Amino acid sequence: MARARTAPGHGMQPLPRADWALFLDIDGTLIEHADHPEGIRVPAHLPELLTGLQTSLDGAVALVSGRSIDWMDHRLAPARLAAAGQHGGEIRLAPDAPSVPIPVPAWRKPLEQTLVRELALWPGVYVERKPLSLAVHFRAVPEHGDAIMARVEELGTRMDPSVEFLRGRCVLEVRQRGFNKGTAVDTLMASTLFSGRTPIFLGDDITDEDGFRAARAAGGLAVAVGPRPTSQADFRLATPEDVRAWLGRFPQALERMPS
Ligand SMILES: O=P(O)(O)OC[C@H]1O[C@H](O[C@H]2O[C@H](CO)[C@@H](O)[C@H](O)[C@H]2O)[C@H](O)[C@@H](O)[C@@H]1O
Repeated sequence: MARARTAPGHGMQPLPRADWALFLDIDGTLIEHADHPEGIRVPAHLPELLTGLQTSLDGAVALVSGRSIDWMDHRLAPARLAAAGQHGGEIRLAPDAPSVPIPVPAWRKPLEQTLVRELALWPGVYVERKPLSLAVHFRAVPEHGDAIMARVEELGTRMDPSVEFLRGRCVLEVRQRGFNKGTAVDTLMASTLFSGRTPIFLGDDITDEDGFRAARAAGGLAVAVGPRPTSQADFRLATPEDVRAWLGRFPQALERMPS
């Protein structure tokens, strides 16, 4: 089993296996955080690294992010992968398959308008508009985070009980209930490209816990990135740079494996 090959707490990294399926969070995992959602710097070699992983794992590599799939395709081009965007609200089962989104939630537009109006009272807060969800960022004013999140939760719940909130790092994700990174992993694992493989989920934030749970429930591993405490990590990598370095060794390591 994959779990027996790790040494939790000893900083040892498991040897990659040809039957792995990789599920990769983006912000804080593949790419370093920035002050603003559009301020991140995509490392020049990242698209090639992702494409190399796809080749080594027969395509079984998926991006699983709060970002939209459209965003991934633009910012990581020419890499194009299987993907789950907006916390499982949209899924693409294979690189050449269409993205399948949930219907746009009825609350999405009116809640955006309410939040933009309401949050004008808090300079430094940014409401990110995504096609199926919203994200309220307060990285510039973390001291007001609790008050901001409480107010957004109050307004959203009042508008529609199907709104779900997820408290991340300096962000409140506002999304449709019933979808998360765990449901995304389950859906991808049931598809042709991923089925029968061992899922390995890499993530840094609380929003990744559902993905960790789903990967481990399917006999796989949770790889925590950064310092955030979690009870689910099978092993830990300190930074996105360490993640890229580890993943970058996969193609050669897998080539050397006896088949
Ligand atoms: O699931 P992820 O790939 O980790 O995406 C989660 C959210 O990431 C982005 O926000 C976060 O990263 C920004 C850039 O580093 C940062 O400025 C912000 O404070 C973080 O919350 C993205 O903007 C969201 O849409 C994603 O849901």
